[in-house]
Amino acid sequence: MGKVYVFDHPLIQHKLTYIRDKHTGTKEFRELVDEVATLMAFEITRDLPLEEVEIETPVSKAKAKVIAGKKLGVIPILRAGIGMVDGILKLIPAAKVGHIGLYRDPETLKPVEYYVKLPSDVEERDFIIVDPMLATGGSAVAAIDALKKRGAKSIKFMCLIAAPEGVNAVETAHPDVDIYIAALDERLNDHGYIVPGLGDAGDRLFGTK
Ligand SMILES: O=P(O)(O)OC[C@H]1O[C@H](OP(=O)(O)OP(=O)(O)O)[C@H](O)[C@@H]1O
Ligand SMILES: O=c1cc[nH]c(=O)[nH]1
Ligand SMILES: [Mg+2]
Repeated sequence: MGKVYVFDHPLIQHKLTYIRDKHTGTKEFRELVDEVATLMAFEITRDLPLEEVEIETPVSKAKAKVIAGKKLGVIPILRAGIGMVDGILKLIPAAKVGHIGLYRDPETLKPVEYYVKLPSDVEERDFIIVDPMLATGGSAVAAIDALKKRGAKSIKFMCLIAAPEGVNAVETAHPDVDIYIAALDERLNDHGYIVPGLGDAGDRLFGTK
């Protein structure tokens, strides 16, 4: 079974409160999502392997650590996942970015795939799929399916807010995928929205309705 990590760092929780607040406008919402994505990227990269190199400081020679050329890929689920990409790339600028386009049918709540573009060396990369919301889990499961179908072997899923239903769906369908969450909320409402959640992440990021 995959592990579930809830990042309860005070800075993440503080910023998430303003992300949730319906009075927060598009500009601030986008900035806060970007900042939280950076903070989460800091935590999620904790297990990156290091290697030793020799450098010279102004004082002496020294052995020091650098990240050992791990190939990373960040995959936003369109649209709302786009809001988390730049915040992650601030810390890992060498990561390649792939895109998976999915929208959730408002009637059936099932994901509909409309776009997939991935880095060419899928088998060799460690992927982080990002989306602010894990609600029923349909979109996350479909995105992981799409990545695996094209050869991906190592996948993490990172979101801001998850419902228990979504976590269960990913755990059941993809027990090899660890899940990283800023907050685990109570439940879904009758329209499949997370309660209390933040509303529609794509609409709030891009100012649509
Ligand atoms: O867990 P699920 O029940 O599948 O719901 C979560 C999905 O819903 C939202 O996307 P949406 O379909 O609104 O598309 P958008 O990003 O284009 O607005 C959200 O960004 C997730 O991708
Ligand atoms: O609460 C939710 C559920 C799905 N998609 C969203 O953007 N918000
Ligand atoms: Mg949406």
